[in-house]
Amino acid sequence: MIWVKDIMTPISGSLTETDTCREALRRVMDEEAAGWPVADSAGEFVGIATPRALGRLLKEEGPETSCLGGVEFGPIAFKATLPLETAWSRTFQVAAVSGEDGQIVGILSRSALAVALYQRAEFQVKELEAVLNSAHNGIVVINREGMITSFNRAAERFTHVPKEKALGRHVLDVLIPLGLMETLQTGQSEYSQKFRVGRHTYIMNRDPVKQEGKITGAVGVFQDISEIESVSQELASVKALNRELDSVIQSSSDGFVVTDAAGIIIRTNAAFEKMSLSTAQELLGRRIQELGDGEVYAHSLLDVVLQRKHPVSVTEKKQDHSFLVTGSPVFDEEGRLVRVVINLRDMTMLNQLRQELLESKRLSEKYHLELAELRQRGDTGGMIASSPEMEEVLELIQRVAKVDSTVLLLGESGVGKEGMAKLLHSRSPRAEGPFIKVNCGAIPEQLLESELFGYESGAFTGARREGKIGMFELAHNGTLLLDEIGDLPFNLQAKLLRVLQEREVVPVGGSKPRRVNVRILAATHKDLEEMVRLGKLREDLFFRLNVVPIWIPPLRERRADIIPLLHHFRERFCKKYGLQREFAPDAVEAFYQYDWPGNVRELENMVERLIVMAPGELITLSLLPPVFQSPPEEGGGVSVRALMPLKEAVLEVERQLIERAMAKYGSTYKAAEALGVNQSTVVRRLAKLRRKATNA
Ligand SMILES: Nc1ncnc2c1ncn2[C@@H]1O[C@H](COP(=O)(O)OP(=O)(O)OP(=O)(O)O)[C@@H](O)[C@H]1O
Repeated sequence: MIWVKDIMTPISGSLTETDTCREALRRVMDEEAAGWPVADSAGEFVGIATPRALGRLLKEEGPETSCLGGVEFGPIAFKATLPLETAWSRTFQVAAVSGEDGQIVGILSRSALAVALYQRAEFQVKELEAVLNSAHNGIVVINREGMITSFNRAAERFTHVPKEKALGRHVLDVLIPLGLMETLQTGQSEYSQKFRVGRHTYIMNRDPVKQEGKITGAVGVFQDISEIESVSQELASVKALNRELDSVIQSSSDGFVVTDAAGIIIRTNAAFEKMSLSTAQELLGRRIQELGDGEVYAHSLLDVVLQRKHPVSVTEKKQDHSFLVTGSPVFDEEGRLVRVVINLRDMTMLNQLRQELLESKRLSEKYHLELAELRQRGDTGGMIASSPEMEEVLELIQRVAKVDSTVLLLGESGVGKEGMAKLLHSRSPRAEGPFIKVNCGAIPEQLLESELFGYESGAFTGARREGKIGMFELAHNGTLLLDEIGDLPFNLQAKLLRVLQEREVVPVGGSKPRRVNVRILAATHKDLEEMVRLGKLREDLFFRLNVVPIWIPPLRERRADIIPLLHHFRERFCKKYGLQREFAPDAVEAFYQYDWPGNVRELENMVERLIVMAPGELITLSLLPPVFQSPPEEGGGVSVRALMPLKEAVLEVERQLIERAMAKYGSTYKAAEALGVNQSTVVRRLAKLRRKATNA
């Protein structure tokens, strides 16, 4: 703050009426004062002798006249501690200044006050400018008309517009709209407004400038936050990366521990916590070397890593688990070791799998040889028959193949009826002739008649002009398989019977019978006798078809075929897809246990699916559908479904057990171990079973 006393001209002693005009002028001139105080005889201040009035007195009255004639009476007297602004608000040209005791101590002219005020304002402007320029934020001030009145250095830097080009110009001509004109209109302050210019992001505060309640301008303060934005984006992506890394570490089945250079645990994962039987809270912050034996693996590994400064692996056994433990050092940019990452892999499972794979390969090899032998034993046309039941069926097929009688193949869907029909044809004297199959259930009734018997030209609308040969004629000198014969419509049954009896067909729309030399095979999964009883199948047709019935048992009743079929399909699909796959013993066992409602077709499809979908070489039980994984029923899985002589039942159970053990282990030693008998017993019983099967 500047006071009047700081800019007044100090005065020592007042003039009195005895002082001459000359004396008064000398004092004024000497002190370069704007006047001199004059006191009366009692010493009271009465006025100021000014140079102008003294000059006039000198000219008119001469130098020796009393100075009283050059005095302006009753002037203002300011206190020495009066602020300049207050003094300026009073009307005066020259004023006296009084000290604390009321004595006149100085003279102040209005012009000296003006100069002092101007200098101070100039100083304040400079000070303000310095402040504005030292700010990191860009500051733009506009007046009521929108002309820029202030533009600091940061504003120059952000906008690339020099101050000289900005000042005095309209804000809209200099800057992209920053909303300052709106602030002028609304008079509202707005804070933290974000806006983008090119690749930069700015944040801005806007305030109106008000004087006596009126908006006289607006000020905008803005800052380039692009760097902060990109840093915060980087921070967000680092956070996301950290989360990702954490979930990778946490979801790993390998154990992970990270320590600092002193061995203090700073990170673990769930797998490690499980292995060390400790929680994260118990582990974090502890020195790994101090953990007890039961808690952690390979404490000593850390010292070796710290010493050698390169990755080290050791294997360690803990109870019945074996671990591969690897410690890897992590260095900072200066090459200082800052972390040690320890990875623990439980090798127990891996070793077990490796063992299983070797075992599976051995079994596969064995089955491969057995299959080759089976195939060599007499060409079965790719039909696997390892069980005594199927060997019996095969033998029957081979026998009836030689004669021309009608054969009725019976059995559930997917047991291999069509396969056996083809085999029968290929073993028959008609092998060179055609093998034709008609699915009586799949063709609509209206079409079936013409499909079977053909039609003459113009037999019905839509018929081909030249007519059509039926399946019977197509199969001439060969074999015709009537599949799903139980689905043959009733009104076609008489016509079929006629063909079977007369060996002649009469095409639809024709009248002349044509002779055909065809061997008829029929197949069905239905109970034809029941159909006859219900009147759905002609009895005479049934007898015609049922000359040689061959029953193919469902797979669950001839389990000895399951494993050879499994390997047969495994070989076929591995070859087809160019893959190397083995079934683990537990998967083979599950195949054996399963009841196969869909029979061989279901098994074939299952093997194909597993071969194609298995991620590795070994197909383990876990890859099989859940229904295969249910544990065997209580009571060892032996169940009785019908009454039979006890001796026979015991022999049957013995046969099944030996077959199952052999299928699973492939060696009489292991089978004997599993069954709790001597190996020689298994060999003896097996030989007996095989003898029985060949004699049957
Ligand atoms: N003993 C077997 N050896 C090898 N493959 C077989 C055997 N039995 C059946 N298959 C195969 O199983 C699948 C089903 O067999 P097939 O079509 O002969 O059964 P199906 O009894 O005629 O069935 P559907 O009654 O549904 O017509 C075929 O791919 C067949 O090759």
